[in-house]
Amino acid sequence: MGKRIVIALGGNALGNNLPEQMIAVQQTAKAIADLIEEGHEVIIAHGNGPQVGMIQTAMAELTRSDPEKYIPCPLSVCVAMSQGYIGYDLQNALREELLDRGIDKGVSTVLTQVEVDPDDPAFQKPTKPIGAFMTKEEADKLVSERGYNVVEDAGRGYRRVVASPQPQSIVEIDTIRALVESDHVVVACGGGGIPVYKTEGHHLKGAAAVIDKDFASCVLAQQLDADCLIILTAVEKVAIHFGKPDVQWLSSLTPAEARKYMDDGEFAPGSMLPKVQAAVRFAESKPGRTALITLLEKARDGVQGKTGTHIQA
Ligand SMILES: Nc1ncnc2c1ncn2[C@@H]1O[C@H](COP(=O)(O)OP(=O)(O)O)[C@@H](O)[C@H]1O
Ligand SMILES: NC(=O)OP(=O)(O)O
Repeated sequence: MGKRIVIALGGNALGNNLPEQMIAVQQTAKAIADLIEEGHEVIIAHGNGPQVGMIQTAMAELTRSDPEKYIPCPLSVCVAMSQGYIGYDLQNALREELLDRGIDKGVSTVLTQVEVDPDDPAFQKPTKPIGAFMTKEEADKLVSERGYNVVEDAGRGYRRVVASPQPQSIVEIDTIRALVESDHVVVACGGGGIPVYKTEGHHLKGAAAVIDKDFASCVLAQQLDADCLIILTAVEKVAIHFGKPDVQWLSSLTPAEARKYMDDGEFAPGSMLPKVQAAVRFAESKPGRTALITLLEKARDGVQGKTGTHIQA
């Protein structure tokens, strides 16, 4: 029977630049279309770390080139821009792939705002890596010249980090639900959603942050009462002793096991840790809900229980 599935797409689904993205989304569309073809309702969220960093750098350069002409672009607007151009490529690739398979469905992107708490302590402690990887020398230069925060990202190089508050609720959830219930395929909560918080009246103010897409996808899946949250990334399974000779790939995880491994530091912060945390959060939110972490190309096999790491309470 068809399930309602929220998919969180990782960096490998999108590539690192515009030409790479055009190619990557074609493979991504095939993986998603496989699930739609099997009768599942699919809602797609995606990351934006490299893309929002690139946009922010470009906008900052523009301002630096002529501060009187170009005013600084808030990070929330950079997130909105990233949702727009990633959604544009994703919805077109998926529309084309579905039509090639004889499936005529509406595919659209909803520019999605996600409410955060302006007092979230995450605003005081930037943790979310964005933009391209840098050498230590490049990172040190950014810290001294621009005052950016920079961290070493899971052994892969240095990256700028920004605040990443927890997502609370999705502003456009009724619109997304209406589209899903009319049998449309929706791309939503791109880049974790545009972070906003309520001020006076009905005004929503953009926050200088990038929400983690795995956490936002978890909220999206809960608010849509999805059966399954699938986090598609660059590994087929979650591992313990990752990167070590005694690596052990896990086919299933209970929330209790996941917590123990988290306490043991098995999952790298900023990469696998938020995925496991989001998966546990979703699996525990209602009986019967399951989460799956697997490779993009293995999405269908994963849903059929043939591979991936399945997280179930
Ligand atoms: N315990 C672990 N098990 C599996 N992968 C891990 C683990 N710890 C860190 N990783 C790394 O996390 C990566 C996924 O995180 P990341 O690349 O940030 O995700 P995204 O797909 O969302 O862009 C994997 O490709 C792998 O290199
Ligand atoms: N917003 C977000 O979580 O992006 P990445 O998945 O690219 O880190």
